[in-house]
Amino acid sequence: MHCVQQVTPQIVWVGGNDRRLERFENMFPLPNGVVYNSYVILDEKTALLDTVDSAISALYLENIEHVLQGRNLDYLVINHMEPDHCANIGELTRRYPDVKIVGNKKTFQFMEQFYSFDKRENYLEVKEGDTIKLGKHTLRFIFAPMVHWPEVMFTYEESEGILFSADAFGSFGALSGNIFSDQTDFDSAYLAESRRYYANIVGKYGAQVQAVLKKAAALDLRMICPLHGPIWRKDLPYILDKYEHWSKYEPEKRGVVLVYASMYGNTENVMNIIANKLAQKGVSDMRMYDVSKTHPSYIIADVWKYSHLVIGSPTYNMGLYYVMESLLHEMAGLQLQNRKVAVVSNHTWASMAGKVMLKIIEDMKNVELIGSPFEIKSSLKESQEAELDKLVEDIYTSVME
Ligand SMILES: Cc1cc2nc3c(=O)[nH]c(=O)nc-3n(C[C@H](O)[C@H](O)[C@H](O)COP(=O)(O)O)c2cc1C
Repeated sequence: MHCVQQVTPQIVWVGGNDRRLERFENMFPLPNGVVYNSYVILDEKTALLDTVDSAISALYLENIEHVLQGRNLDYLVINHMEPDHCANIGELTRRYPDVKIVGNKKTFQFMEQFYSFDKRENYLEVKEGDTIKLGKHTLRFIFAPMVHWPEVMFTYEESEGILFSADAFGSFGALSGNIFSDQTDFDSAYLAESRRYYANIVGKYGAQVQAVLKKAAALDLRMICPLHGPIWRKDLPYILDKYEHWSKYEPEKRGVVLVYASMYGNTENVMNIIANKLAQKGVSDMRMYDVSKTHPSYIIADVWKYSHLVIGSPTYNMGLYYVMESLLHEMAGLQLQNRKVAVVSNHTWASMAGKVMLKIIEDMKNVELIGSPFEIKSSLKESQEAELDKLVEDIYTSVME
């Protein structure tokens, strides 16, 4: 049976949850599932904003049929051509053969690359700022290239001030009936997953997010309807402020994330001692991760949140321990910036880990090394405590600045 909710008197949420999917993009764990949002506008004309993943097609098509109550579908707006939002375009064009598919030049290029249905006569190509009047509601198209993919656009509904924001303002995590963020305890239920989603999925495109945030600032914005996660109809400045920080690579909080690789526990021991010494000095809310244990997306989310990072790793096959190397390359690939980093390394016969870590962070924009890199040979000795204390003092001073 259908499962829908009213967003406003003439707009209905027709999306659905997937709690079975293990990993988003087959990469990022989904302990709480994911939601695919889609919205129907019922006016003199009807419009559907985006579709959903094939995993929930059956329910989705039932939802649309129920909401339209026998009416025709006039417009299908494609804000984002990623398959988790596009699996039903072909079926919808079969059910509503006259539907106008609204997209930009790239949307249609990608549509033809991904799918083989040929519906060119249904295309309605829009340009930045174009509008479509549905009756009381008017859709305006705002291009948001590379706010995930190059064809991405936002649709702004003028009469109710609603921004349909594609993957921006999205979150991992299914919805538990409460489709609005103000109906949830957002900070405990979704904030961490929103940050993890942002940092890992959109993180690389901070400049592009900044550009579209500037366009959004000129709008009378009363609601944000993303393709994943809860809808924002209250406290918009709260999530806009988070996006401001995340997209400028500005930490939300002064604090320390400690990340280590360790096979026999000796590098881990140094990291624990550093954390203990920092705690004794008064540094609170530290986070520590073993790269081999925690999925990188969680570590990256916390690195996005906090200002300081301590990385520690042994040398491995005349290079950096592979899992640490992969994590650091991922951070660099996501364009992490504006952080302070301390480096701890370990080797038994020929040192390389420290050099590789330094090289990777040296290439990151505005990432500053704290103190001197600290190196142990196999295990930490009492004779190195003064040197370690100096590094701890440097980290502490930097955090407290
Ligand atoms: C497969 C393998 C390759 C290693 N390669 C190197 C190396 O190239 N150079 C080196 O000095 N130590 C190398 N080591 C040794 C570790 O870096 C060293 O023992 C380190 O102290 C381990 O730190 P941990 O106690 O935190 O695991 C290697 C160890 C393993 C298991």
